[in-house]
Amino acid sequence: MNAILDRSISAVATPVAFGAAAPLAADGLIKQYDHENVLKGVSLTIEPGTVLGLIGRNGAGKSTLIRAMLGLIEPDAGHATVWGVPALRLTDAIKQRLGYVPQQPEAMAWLQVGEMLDFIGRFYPRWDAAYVDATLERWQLPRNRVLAKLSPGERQRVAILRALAPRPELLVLDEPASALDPVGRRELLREIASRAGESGTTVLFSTHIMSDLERVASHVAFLHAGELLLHSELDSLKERNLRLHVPEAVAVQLREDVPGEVSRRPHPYGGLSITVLRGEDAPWPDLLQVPGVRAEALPLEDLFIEVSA
Ligand SMILES: Nc1ncnc2c1ncn2[C@@H]1O[C@H](COP(=O)(O)OP(=O)(O)OP(=O)(O)O)[C@@H](O)[C@H]1O
Repeated sequence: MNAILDRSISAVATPVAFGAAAPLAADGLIKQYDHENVLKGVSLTIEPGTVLGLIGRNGAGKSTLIRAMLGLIEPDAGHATVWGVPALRLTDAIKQRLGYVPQQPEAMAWLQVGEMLDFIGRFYPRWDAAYVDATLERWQLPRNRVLAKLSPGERQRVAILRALAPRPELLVLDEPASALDPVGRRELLREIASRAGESGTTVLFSTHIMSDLERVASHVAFLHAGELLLHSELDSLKERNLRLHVPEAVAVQLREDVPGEVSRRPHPYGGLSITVLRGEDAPWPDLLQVPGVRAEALPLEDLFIEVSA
């Protein structure tokens, strides 16, 4: 849990029923910095029990979106809710069920690891002290080490532990693996998958690493220059896209867009390659049946490049 969220928790939790409201939802979020729209009207709903991987290039607006969805910054327009409650007015009961790992672990760097965790733990009735002890030992993080003296990867591990220890029902991680070594990354992904699988934790995590996303995400959202270009179940997205290689003789007759066409590029030796993303229940375009047209599955990374072209 992030210090900004921790600090404002004042009471011991009272169990509340959150009803059917989505754990996280954004509606038409716009955020400007220096007169530039960093978020251009983003709407996104994260259903309970899903693991959503938020992907996008540097500067796409991922951190801004996450922070706006958690009420850590105020949008210029639109609004965000956490279990139906306006993100800018979260109650203690909601904060206690929410774990957040910021991109830059911050605050309380003068404290020792153990001091900080014990302090934070007091705000969370479901704080799992045994899990904290076991994880610190497994990660060989001494309790008496001052946070400021940890390596970036070690600080990221402590931030992750701090977010996981309250056994949150909603876990939001902003590029949690950026400073972790491959072993640490794998361990984190396993932990995310097991939290989602065993406890039904809803997870939102941003990443640049496609293989991480494919390993644990049930859903994917692709943010590009402040716009949400795709939001889909991961398996469905993989099954719904194709790259069609169209020979020149066929290409010259193609005057209109193919249904679901995302991009069209000329082949260096004539003909076209057309990327198609069909709708959830839509059939493949007839073009697929035309003799000479060849189809290949597209790695997701390539699909994102085509969608943002
Ligand atoms: N507090 C701020 N003041 C001014 N500009 C900001 C601020 N926060 C973010 N920005 C700008 O908004 C844009 C989006 O930043 P953001 O950190 O949300 O992107 P990101 O997708 O998380 O990037 P990365 O993958 O590099 O972490 C960037 O151009 C950034 O410079």
